[in-house]
Amino acid sequence: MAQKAAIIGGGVIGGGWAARFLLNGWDVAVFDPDPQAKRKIGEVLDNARASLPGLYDMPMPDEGTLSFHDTMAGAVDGAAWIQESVPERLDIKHTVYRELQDACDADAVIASSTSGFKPSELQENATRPQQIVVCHPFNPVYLLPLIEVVGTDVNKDMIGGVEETLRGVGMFPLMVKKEIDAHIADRFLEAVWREALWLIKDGIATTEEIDEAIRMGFGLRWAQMGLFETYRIAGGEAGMRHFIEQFGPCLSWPWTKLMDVPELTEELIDQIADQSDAQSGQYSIRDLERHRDANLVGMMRTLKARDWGAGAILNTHDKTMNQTRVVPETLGDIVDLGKPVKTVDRAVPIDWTDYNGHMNEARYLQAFGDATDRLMGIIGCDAEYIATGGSYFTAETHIRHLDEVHAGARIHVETQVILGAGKKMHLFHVMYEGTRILASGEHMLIHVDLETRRASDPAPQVAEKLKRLAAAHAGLPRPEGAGAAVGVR
Ligand SMILES: NC(=O)C1=CN([C@@H]2O[C@H](COP(=O)(O)OP(=O)(O)OC[C@H]3O[C@@H](n4cnc5c(N)ncnc54)[C@H](O)[C@@H]3O)[C@@H](O)[C@H]2O)C=CC1
Ligand SMILES: C[N+](C)(C)CC(=O)CC(=O)[O-]
Repeated sequence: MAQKAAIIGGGVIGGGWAARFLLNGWDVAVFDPDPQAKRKIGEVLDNARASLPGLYDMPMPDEGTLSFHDTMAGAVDGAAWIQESVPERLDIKHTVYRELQDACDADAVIASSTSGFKPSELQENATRPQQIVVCHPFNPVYLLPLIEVVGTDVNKDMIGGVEETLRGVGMFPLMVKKEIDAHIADRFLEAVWREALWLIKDGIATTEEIDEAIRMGFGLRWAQMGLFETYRIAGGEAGMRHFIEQFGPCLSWPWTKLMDVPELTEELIDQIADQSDAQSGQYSIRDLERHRDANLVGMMRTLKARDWGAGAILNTHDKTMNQTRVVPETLGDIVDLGKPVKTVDRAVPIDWTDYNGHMNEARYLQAFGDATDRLMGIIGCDAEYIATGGSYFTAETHIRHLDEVHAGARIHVETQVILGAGKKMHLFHVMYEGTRILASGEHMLIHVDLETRRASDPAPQVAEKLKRLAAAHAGLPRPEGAGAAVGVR
């Protein structure tokens, strides 16, 4: 049975949490007095469904059930995890904890999204302070893995379980050892924010110029190496020590405003809001969210391919989503050899879509290429075999694009072996969304000797498996479209 998360406060952050849990297979129950909450969460979910599943190369679990409740008690009933994301005011949070602790399971985790309050402040006067822990996320919660976890002495025992749950929904829990106002990341962001406000107030830069300064340069560096690894490189061969010796002294020069806080006068607020409207007013917030999500998915998938930073977290989460559940790894995993083999089961990543708003033609080949790789693995032509000097090369491909498919959709490929004898392997892939046929891919592959780069017979153990599969598929009807060529009907 799916686990249940209660979302108390379904605004910007609560909506993101709802999507994170729901798309990772949890049932989600929302309580928010805002009459618009259902619509707003629905829109966040649409964005999440189009972006999150495509971060992974495995299908995500089936979505849990989403429900909305008129009372907090209704939402927290049976919930193992309660995520509080109400406005950043201590009095509101205390009132909410009192009400929900009267109704919730005494073992449930009450996690607060607070950006700034310390857990000891949240726990003051609580019925069971040990239930309350800070789990500070980053927007968009459904895509960004970072989550700052801060507890106190009274709930040391529960922290391990909190970490495990968060990893289970694909997050990267940063376990903050000492409670401080605004935890780690927001301390840092506040410093950057303060400097930006000064640059605007002093008429040095506009909101747009500040954003360009970040996104054309150091923002790109930060996304993949952070601050210290980046500056270690900037120290040259002498590394961090040299970097500090060279640039440390400038901290006491007038390069920063340090702790001075600009007064947030009406004039400054107007200036910032007007500049921001001039910079980005042509987009709605939902448009901006979609651009942000597509950019993040693209960047994170690049990091994933390099198993680096946030990408490594995605790879770890991929491994926990059991691929053998849906796609066989060996011939022995196939239940019925006489049927086409499922060789791909995944979601369409948002960066696989194009200006026509659907999956780009090149990605059909990518998915069919993945299907061929899987079939090669099934017949024993895996990394270990390839390292011994044999492999298959694709000699000819014919793809038919039969229907369109969109970001986030779950697709699968079924593969029929039309011929598997000697040096030749003739495959016919069909791509589906559910039962809807999207495309077919027909491929002729030749076994090669990787040293001579010439056609060669496969090793007996590969030849034998391929022959078995081909014989089992010989009883299947010839697939519709097999042997077709591009032509005028
Ligand atoms: N917006 C951001 O960038 C981030 C915010 N946070 C934290 O998340 C929390 C929520 O912030 P946002 O989502 O930005 O605020 P928001 O204003 O978008 O959402 C707050 C939601 O709480 C609801 N609410 C108000 N009183 C409530 C109550 N008594 N019970 C249930 N729901 C109630 C409101 O109707 C609203 O939908 C804050 O603690 C904030 O510090 C954390 C990370 C990032
Ligand atoms: C502005 N903020 C302090 C609420 C931001 C955060 O807490 C985290 C984020 O998403 O940047």
